[in-house]
Amino acid sequence: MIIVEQLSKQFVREAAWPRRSKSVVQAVKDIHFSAADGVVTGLLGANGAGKTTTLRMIAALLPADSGRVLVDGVQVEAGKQATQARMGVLSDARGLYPRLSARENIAYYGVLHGMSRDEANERATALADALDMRALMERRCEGFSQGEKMKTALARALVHDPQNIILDEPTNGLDVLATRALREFLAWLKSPAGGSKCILFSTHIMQEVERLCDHVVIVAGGETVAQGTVAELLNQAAENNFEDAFVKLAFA
Ligand SMILES: Nc1ncnc2c1ncn2[C@@H]1O[C@H](COP(=O)(O)OP(=O)(O)OP(=O)(O)O)[C@@H](O)[C@H]1O
Repeated sequence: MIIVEQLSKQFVREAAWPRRSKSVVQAVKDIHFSAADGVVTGLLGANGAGKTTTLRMIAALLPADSGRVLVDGVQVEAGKQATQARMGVLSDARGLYPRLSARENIAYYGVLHGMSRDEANERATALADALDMRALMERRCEGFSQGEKMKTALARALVHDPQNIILDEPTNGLDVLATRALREFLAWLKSPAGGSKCILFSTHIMQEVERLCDHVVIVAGGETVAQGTVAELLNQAAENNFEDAFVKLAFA
């Protein structure tokens, strides 16, 4: 379970000209929500709303200016290992090693998480079956298609069987079939058979949210502006169409 309380983050850049001037971007102002186990929670927001910055703070990759994140009751501290074992993170930059095979990319992360080589290899094979990527496993990642990269990066994020799964725009660049397969896999992961995982993902695609999310957090201008099920948000906005509801709730 992930609990996010009043998160904020500002980026300050020194500009070269005019001298010593600073530009400040308040990327996140006040984000708050809970993402429960056995539930898919979606962070929905327009470009620049603060989704990636929020996910990076949750994943302990970036320090917050204020607020806090609890993962299974343990407070996240940027760069510290304590909560990382409990999280699997698929970032927007998939970040695979191009010269390593898919199997090596996946198993290497397992070893970094303290698994033995055999254990990590076995788990990589099991994930390859679940994600239908057996044929890719011994190929170098160099030249992989978007969908192949995503599957490999997802398997790598899940190698240590984390309870909490954080995905930044996971369907970016995927075709209809790959998106559907990912949706089915995430639905399995949140089910008791898949381990009742806590799944948190960011997106700006309405259909994805309607099809996949049990709980939706609408983010605009770095703030949580509304949250609930799709039905609750439609009700709140007094709209029948989710896109209209989103626009009303995010920009009214
Ligand atoms: N390292 C950084 N330095 C300066 N500004 C940043 C940095 N990272 C993010 N920002 C700014 O913070 C704001 C929020 O960015 P963020 O990437 O979190 O948005 P997002 O909701 O993920 O957007 P998108 O859907 O376009 O990926 C944007 O205005 C962005 O330009």
